[in-house]
Amino acid sequence: MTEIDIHTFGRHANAGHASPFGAHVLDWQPNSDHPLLWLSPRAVTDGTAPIRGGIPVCAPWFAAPDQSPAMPPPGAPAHGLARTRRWELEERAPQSLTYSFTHRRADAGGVFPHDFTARVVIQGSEELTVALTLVNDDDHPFAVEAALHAYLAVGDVKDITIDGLDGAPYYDAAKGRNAVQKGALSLVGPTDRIYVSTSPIHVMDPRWGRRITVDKSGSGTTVVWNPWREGAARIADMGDDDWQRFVCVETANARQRAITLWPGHPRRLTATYGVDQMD
Ligand SMILES: O=P(O)(O)OC[C@H]1O[C@H](O)[C@H](O)[C@@H](O)[C@@H]1O
Repeated sequence: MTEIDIHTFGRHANAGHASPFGAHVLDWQPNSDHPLLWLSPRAVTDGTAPIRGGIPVCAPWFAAPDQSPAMPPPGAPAHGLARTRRWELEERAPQSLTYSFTHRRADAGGVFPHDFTARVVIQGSEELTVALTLVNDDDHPFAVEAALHAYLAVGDVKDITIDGLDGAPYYDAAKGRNAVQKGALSLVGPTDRIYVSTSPIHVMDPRWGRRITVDKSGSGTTVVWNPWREGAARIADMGDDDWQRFVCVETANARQRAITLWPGHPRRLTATYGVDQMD
């Protein structure tokens, strides 16, 4: 298999790479000793599987298809069809890349029975911004889910705390129950939570002495995921110890915050990632 195409974007000190395979940000360098994103050393980069790490784009459904309000057909792949699509490079500027694709139900063998266009704009300067726009090209409204599934690089996931979710209700998929966040979030085991929240979050990383801020718009849920040791052992494209090196903070419209996409009313989901040193 041939390797996927890769494009650079951003200024010298804050450069990054992205691929039209999935409109996927692979890496981006903030003003910090460490990269913003974790990319698996075992990531498959020949276009035969989703890329593990960076920022996968999940659309038009999220996670397992059988639980999605977007109602993809049984047997559809997890996290939608966007992350394994070859997108068009629509525009290339020194600091930004724009990718898009159109989905037509007639061409897609029934995998998602509605027509839409997806566009991703990636911009790197002092911060990294990723914006996903979904456009209904059909003649009827339909439900979609979406997520910018960022793998944020951390010194050690066991040491971090996540601020900004205090008081947010969440569905705990690892434990199969609903709960409400109290205070800052520390991860102590397999974590897979869909928070109903529109707030920015901060990942406090004492080991690397830095704070990552994820600000967002057009997003009603924030997903926090880490498979921990036991989950990582079942993931082929992740090394045994790699789970300690990232936390996924996903800017999403998932499950109860799925959106209805109306003809003539594009919806945009934006995440901005910034890094500063901790006091
Ligand atoms: O392994 P993947 O298909 O990339 O999914 C990785 C993870 O993504 C999200 O965070 C979901 O909430 C998890 O349930 C899922 O395990």
